Amino acid sequence: MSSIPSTTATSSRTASLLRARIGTTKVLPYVAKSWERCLHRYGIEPDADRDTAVLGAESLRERQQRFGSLLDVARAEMENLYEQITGSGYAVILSDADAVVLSAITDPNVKREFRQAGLWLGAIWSEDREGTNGLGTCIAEGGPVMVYRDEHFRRYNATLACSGAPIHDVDGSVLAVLDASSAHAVDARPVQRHTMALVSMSANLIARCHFLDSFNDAWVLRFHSRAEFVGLLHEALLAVDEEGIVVAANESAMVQLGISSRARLVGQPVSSIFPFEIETLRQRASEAPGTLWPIRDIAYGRRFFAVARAPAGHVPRSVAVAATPSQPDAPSPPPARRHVGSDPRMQRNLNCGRQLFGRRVPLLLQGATGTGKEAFAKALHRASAWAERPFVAVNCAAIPESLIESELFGYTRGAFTDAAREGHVGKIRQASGGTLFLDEIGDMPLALQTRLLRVLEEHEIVPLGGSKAIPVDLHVISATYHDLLHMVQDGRFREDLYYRLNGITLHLPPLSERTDKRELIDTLLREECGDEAVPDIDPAAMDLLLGYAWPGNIRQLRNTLRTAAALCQDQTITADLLPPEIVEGEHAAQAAQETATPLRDAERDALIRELERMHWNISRTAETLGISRNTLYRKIRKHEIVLPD
Ligand SMILES: Nc1ncnc2c1ncn2[C@@H]1O[C@H](COP(=O)(O)OP(=O)(O)OP(=O)(O)O)[C@@H](O)[C@H]1O
Repeated sequence: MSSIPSTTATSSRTASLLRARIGTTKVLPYVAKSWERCLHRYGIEPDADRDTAVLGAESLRERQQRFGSLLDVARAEMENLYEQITGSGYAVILSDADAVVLSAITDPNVKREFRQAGLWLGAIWSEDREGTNGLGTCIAEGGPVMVYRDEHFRRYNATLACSGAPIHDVDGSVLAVLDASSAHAVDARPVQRHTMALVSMSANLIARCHFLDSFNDAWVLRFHSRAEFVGLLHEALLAVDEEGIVVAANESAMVQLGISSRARLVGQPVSSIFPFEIETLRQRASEAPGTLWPIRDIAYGRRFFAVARAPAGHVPRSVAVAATPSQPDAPSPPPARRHVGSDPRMQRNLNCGRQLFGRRVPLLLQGATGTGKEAFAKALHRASAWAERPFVAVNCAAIPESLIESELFGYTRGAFTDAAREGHVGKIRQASGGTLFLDEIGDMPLALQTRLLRVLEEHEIVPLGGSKAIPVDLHVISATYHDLLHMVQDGRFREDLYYRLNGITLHLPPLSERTDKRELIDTLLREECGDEAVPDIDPAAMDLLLGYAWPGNIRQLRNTLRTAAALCQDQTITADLLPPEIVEGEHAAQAAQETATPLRDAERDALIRELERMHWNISRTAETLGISRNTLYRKIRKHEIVLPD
């Protein structure tokens, strides 16, 4: 990258002012240090005009390629971060260790401002060129930095507010920087601090994925002093080779063990840190890969909880015993990609979800009704190493509160008066070894949240009426349309359970924002027609389908295509076979807004009428209305309709 000029001093008036401010209590120490570097080491001029250097397309591509699949992981996490700070005029930026911008997501409303501020793919934001800034100074300091407005050395950057956090490589060096910047900073510092915390968390998550991926072929000990943190963001990681020597340690491992130098861990036998040999690690990874194991370090005897991960390709003994023998002629499972569509956001979700879920990180899927949360969870299950084991879905909104406990946890013979004679295993035990999909987790009653948390922490379950704990091995995906964090803040959802379930949140886009609508229409129509001939869709009808807002998302699209295919006579779906709200489009939606109250009443009446007609059977009513059971339950709650006992 650029060589640092050996100039010593800059002489402008602004430079003198900055010099005078260095050392005053108003300037943060890392900002002062950076100004010193700018003034004395790089000799750059604060008042100079912008002259941002930008790499050519070929050099940029080379740098992006060096990141390989890590760029996909980072991109998915950037989307996630962007969702959390969206609406505040931010850009989320990823640079490499030379401060070259490799990837960026920018608020479309302020794209122009960011371009004027020099945010281009390939732009070089190193400190020796651009002065104090979120990317370059983060690299120079090797730690997170917040650079707010006139803390930027160059005057032309003084409208920016940047929060940059390093993504550490496996040897502790800075591999990349993740940054959230606002072009015209109006947010006060405390808001910036919140943004900084989010950026640091995301950077940590990317580094953790990178570590686990880099040591795919090693034994990995994952531990933390708090059992609930194992498998999550701040867990400590030690990669150990076949001889039992530690080959890498992440930042958290050093923090947890209270060691400031990596050299005291890397190259040492694991038996000098914990009182066991590599053979124990092998045994734990083979026989109980998901079970937490209490360990103590040799130096101070502090207690930690650990799980061991075997190298890729190693078949855990428990799975080897349980798996059904493979059938030589069985077709290989279809790639997960086909089940989620080709929309780039969904593909990024899939890449990130597969990597993390494959490493037992619990996932939280956030998306509106019908966006395909369950379908996506199934695709991840199919792509996992435990695809042969059960996928068990539990809809927390659809089961009456009084039944959730027994449905989930099961019960023993005679646990209560009308308990089935042979008892009931419960969904959690059914899912053991496979995937447990907790749909509408936000609707789980608080008391049961506590029980669920205990199961997830202790990896065992006591059925209703039972006294013996039964071990379970769970991989959990939860889904919600609620803002769970908001529910945590309101005290309606347990914070510890939220963090337990949310190794990472993946946002499923609404159908209207997906770029693969045509492909989805084609897939759904084929699925709906089964063995029968698939009709064509005429151009006018296709335009309507592509242009409609789809509030019920993919489920509504499926229902629409099913009806149209059933009605069509001459193998062509035409506009007159589509429902009026799709044909009338915007006008209908507008009219709906204007008559919100009468419409709401009409919806309530129609719901009650349909429920009565179906004798209050929720599944059948949902089916005739063409909506999911969840949506029906939500509507019932919205309209305060009381269900008969
Ligand atoms: N990629 C896809 N290709 C084809 N069909 C899909 C795809 N994703 C979802 N679907 C279909 O869309 C419908 C709704 O999907 P799903 O039940 O997974 O949504 P959801 O978000 O879990 O809904 P809810 O929140 O209401 O439970 C289903 O019929 C499913 O088969």
